[in-house]
Amino acid sequence: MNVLKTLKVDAYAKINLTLDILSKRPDGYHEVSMVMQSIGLCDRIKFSEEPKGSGITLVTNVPGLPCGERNLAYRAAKLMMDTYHIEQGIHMNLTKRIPIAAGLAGGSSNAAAVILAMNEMFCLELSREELCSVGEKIGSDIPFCLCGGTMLAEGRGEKLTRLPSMPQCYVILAKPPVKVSTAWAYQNYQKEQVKEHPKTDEILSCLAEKNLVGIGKLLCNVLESVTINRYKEIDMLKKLMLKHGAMASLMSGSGPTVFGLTEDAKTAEHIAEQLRKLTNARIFVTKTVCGN
Ligand SMILES: C[C@@](CO)(OP(=O)(O)O)[C@H](O)COP(=O)(O)OP(=O)(O)OC[C@H]1O[C@@H](n2ccc(N)nc2=O)[C@H](O)[C@@H]1O
Ligand SMILES: Nc1ncnc2c1ncn2[C@@H]1O[C@H](COP(=O)(O)OP(=O)(O)O)[C@@H](O)[C@H]1O
Repeated sequence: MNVLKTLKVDAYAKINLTLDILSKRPDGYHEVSMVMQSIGLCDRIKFSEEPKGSGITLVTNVPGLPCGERNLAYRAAKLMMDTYHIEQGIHMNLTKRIPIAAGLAGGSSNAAAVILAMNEMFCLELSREELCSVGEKIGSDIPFCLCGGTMLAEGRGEKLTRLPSMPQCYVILAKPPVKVSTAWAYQNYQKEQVKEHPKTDEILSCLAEKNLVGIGKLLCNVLESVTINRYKEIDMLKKLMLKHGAMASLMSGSGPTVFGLTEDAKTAEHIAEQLRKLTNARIFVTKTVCGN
């Protein structure tokens, strides 16, 4: 008798320590150079194998989040099934905690978790490169989410170089009540509006030296020039993070989430408490995590 398998996977969010845009590509994407870092805030997906021919089903705890082809987790499952001729069905129960359209790669991390889980569940034994080549067909951030940890991401985000792990620290997240579309942020990017570009070589040296203070000083994201211009509360959140004790603060990805870094739990909790009192942003306290 064949026993149908079940599996539980955590899908981690990311922050961008740096984000630089180098040029616009002929395919419409932008050539980027970003230092990315996984954090402990995660969604959870429970998978159950279903009998042959029963297809894909997905339920989530978020009313209004699409559960069909428009969901990145569903799309990843479909692409895995089609590419590797999987006949069994799969049911996914997605519990979201990562805020949506927040610059934290929540959807991408869900898709990556599905790809990894299906590789294991259906004993596909695919290499990391094969998994990444499936992932990058769905989204530029998915290869990073498949690996996690501290990475330099280039190309449109899919070309990865593993970096020395960032020294573990606390990460306070503040997500104001607005949603930002990644496509909108890239479309509205104008290089003339950028005051400062990341010093990527310098942050790589600080990572090698495990110099957290140095890393903090070099946080830089050119998409702030687009998103902060539209949502002024992002700048206010950055200032509040610093005022209440963060060693550094930045907007993650296309935003609107702002993160702050601290070395100790007490300061992180103090900042979170102040931000909950003073703003209407959703606040989380988490830590940096290593990759697979
Ligand atoms: C900005 C970043 C930074 O980590 O993250 P988020 O803010 O989305 O979390 C990423 O570059 C987002 O990656 P991802 O969310 O996977 O983007 P995709 O689905 O591939 O692309 C969404 C849209 O963004 C634009 N895009 C994306 C990546 C890129 N290098 N250049 C682009 O111009 C394209 O218009 C594309 O249609
Ligand atoms: N599993 C998923 N989780 C979150 N968002 C998803 C998912 N599937 C599709 N989406 C859609 O993807 C878009 C981007 O969401 P998300 O990945 O959370 O943000 P970001 O690209 O800013 O990191 C949203 O419009 C959302 O509706």
